Amino acid sequence: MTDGSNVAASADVVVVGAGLSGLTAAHRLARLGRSVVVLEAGDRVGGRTVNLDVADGVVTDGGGQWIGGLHTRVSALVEELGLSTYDTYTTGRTLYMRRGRRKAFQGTVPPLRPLAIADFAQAQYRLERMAAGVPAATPWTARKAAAWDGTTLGHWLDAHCRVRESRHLFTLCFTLMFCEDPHRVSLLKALHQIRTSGGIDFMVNTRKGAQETRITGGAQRLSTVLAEGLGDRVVLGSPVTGIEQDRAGVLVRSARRDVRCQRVIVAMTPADADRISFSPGLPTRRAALQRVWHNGTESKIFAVYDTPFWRERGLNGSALTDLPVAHYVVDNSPPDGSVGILLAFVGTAGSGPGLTWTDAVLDRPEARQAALLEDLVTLFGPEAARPVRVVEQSWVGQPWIAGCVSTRAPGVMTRYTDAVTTPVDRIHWAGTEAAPEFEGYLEGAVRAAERAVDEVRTTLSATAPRATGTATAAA
Ligand SMILES: Cc1cc2nc3c(=O)[nH]c(=O)nc-3n(C[C@H](O)[C@H](O)[C@H](O)COP(=O)(O)OP(=O)(O)OC[C@H]3O[C@@H](n4cnc5c(N)ncnc54)[C@H](O)[C@@H]3O)c2cc1C
Repeated sequence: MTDGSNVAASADVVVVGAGLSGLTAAHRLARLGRSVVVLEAGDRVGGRTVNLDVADGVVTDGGGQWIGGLHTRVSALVEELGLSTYDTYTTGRTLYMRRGRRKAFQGTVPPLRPLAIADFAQAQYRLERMAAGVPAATPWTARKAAAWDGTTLGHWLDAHCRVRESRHLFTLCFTLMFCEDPHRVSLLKALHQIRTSGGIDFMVNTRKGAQETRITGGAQRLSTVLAEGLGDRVVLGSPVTGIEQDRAGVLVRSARRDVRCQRVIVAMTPADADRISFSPGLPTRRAALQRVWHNGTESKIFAVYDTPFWRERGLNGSALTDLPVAHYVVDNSPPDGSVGILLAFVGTAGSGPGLTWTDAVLDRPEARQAALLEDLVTLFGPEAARPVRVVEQSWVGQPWIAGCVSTRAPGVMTRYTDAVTTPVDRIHWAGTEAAPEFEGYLEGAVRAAERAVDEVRTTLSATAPRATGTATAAA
């Protein structure tokens, strides 16, 4: 990786963004013999994956972390890069807490009242049935697309989950999936996500679900290993400010390097791409899409302990609750259990009945951390009050990343249709949001990269591969 001062260069393809998607695209292009330069705004690779050193070399995932059995492309990449996975810790019982009553249960079905279980199952059945009618590649053509895109998942749950407890649980599960209040997520988007991400059971479950395994050494390893392979073709600390197309090709302007190329892959959320100036300007549909794009607002907070003490009590560290801060908790300890780590998701998406946040909790780390520990004591006992450290990874207010995973407000899918993926002349779009399936997941980041590379390789196939070079007349 390089961080030299601004120079002019040339390559077949410039990839903008060194998250998992951009680096996978660059890796694949390099394997095809194409010259490639990756320009990254931040001072590290990995984007929405980040390894946090929480206890003297013990790493935990501050961003994306889980992969599941249907995530075949990212699993293939793990293998290709010589990395490995380990099972998410599930031995023991999960806690379920509602209205002050704490229960421990085994398996995947929380101990809801029978009426709530029936209500939950019926809502799940209806959602899955509706999702089956959403075309995976063109969701905006679904028979009821306009109606479904005119409302939100949250409002649908309010109207169709009759039992408050099942409504609460659904709202909680979907808040975690979209990292956003379901009342801000288009119903059409939710149905499309269900259709293209393996169904609700797969999406919410750990065993046989999307949360089954984690990457040894942390999910950011995928990106650091890819970047090591690419070497000085990855330029850090070099935000792309402009992409200028002319008849001969493209000039990508960035803080440290201006690069002339044949094709560009922009690998980030549309909201992030909106900071780049395009010449000629983007088609109206794409430009407007970037303007209205919204990423989820959840962040992560970790309580680190000397040991995973809850395991000795037959608990697996997971909890689903209506407590103020720790509404969803999981054991995020390293595979050897050398320290204990409890992870909770925090953010404004938590506001709503039973998930209320005060300004102090939102704005003051010490108040937030104290509130978290209070909840953890309620769940796991007095030992939870004595962490060796509390660590936070905020995804709100990052300089180059618009937030957690993406959602879609009502109206976006039907109005902007395929603008997320349609190339604009020599510009191709990657990033998990441009994935044909598993959007929002690590899997989606890899699939979107592979799709963009397929587009680029077809257009480049007529020209012979070039070596990356310093251009004499680049600008
Ligand atoms: C808290 C959290 C939990 C998650 N949990 C999971 C999970 O358990 N499982 C799962 O599968 N997925 C999960 N995800 C989602 C997963 O992390 C993402 O889908 C994936 O990392 C996205 O990768 P990407 O390359 O598409 O985008 P990003 O990682 O966002 O990469 C985009 C890159 O572009 C760079 N950039 C932005 N603007 C510019 C510019 N102007 N010039 C140059 N570079 C620029 C950014 O700095 C960034 O590095 C989670 C995400 C978060 C935040």
